[in-house]
Amino acid sequence: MSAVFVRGLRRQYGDRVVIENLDLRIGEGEFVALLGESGCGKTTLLRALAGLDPIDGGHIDAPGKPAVVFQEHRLLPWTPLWQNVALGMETPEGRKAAIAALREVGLAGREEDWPRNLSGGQAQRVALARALVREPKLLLLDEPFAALDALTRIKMHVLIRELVARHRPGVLLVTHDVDEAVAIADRILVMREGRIAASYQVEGSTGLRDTLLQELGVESDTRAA
Ligand SMILES: Nc1ncnc2c1ncn2[C@@H]1O[C@H](COP(=O)(O)OP(=O)(O)OP(=O)(O)O)[C@@H](O)[C@H]1O
Repeated sequence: MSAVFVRGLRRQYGDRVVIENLDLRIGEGEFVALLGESGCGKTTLLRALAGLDPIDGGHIDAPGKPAVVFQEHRLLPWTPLWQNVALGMETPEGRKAAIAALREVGLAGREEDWPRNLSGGQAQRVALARALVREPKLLLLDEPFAALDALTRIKMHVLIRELVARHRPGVLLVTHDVDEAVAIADRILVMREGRIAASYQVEGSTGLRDTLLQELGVESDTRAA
């Protein structure tokens, strides 16, 4: 079954066409990363898939309501952690599910704590718990780790892989980080001029990092060692 199936998607701002005739399918439990130069339409695509913006043509079939995690955690500061996670389902069952989700992201026993007491990485863990507690079929991640330090980012990569393996949503991760994409995705898409220009399976690919950097217009001498 598909977590999302997109056909002929079109999205424009006024006269400016940002996405045109875009096709995309993400399978259940499949982790897909989306790379592309700044301004190519990645966030526009993610917002359309999330149902946050209208579309101007084509079809998006996604079972259930997608969950989104953004670069900023977007937690409510005046609300304890469990309520941030359970938002909109603040019943005894909702509280139980929120506490279990907080445990899953490594924040057991912190349910009554406040967002202000969290590090950036912990706040993103809560944002992940809030997304997953709804058991979405499609999880949309808009650079959720970009503002974290390198070590925390690696820990979050391990965590998100575990969570996706357990809950099996289809995932679309928008990122600028080629190494992040190679480290955590099953498949990497490159977006250009409003379409998916290339698709690479990560497993078994050699030299993929170089290929992707080339796709993104980065000369090889700017590569990190
Ligand atoms: N609300 C808007 N109104 C008009 N134009 C917009 C709007 N949002 C985005 N755009 C334009 O659409 C294009 C795609 O923007 P988008 O944010 O999707 O790119 P992106 O690939 O996510 O970029 P980045 O990697 O820098 O975040 C850009 O040229 C941008 O200026």
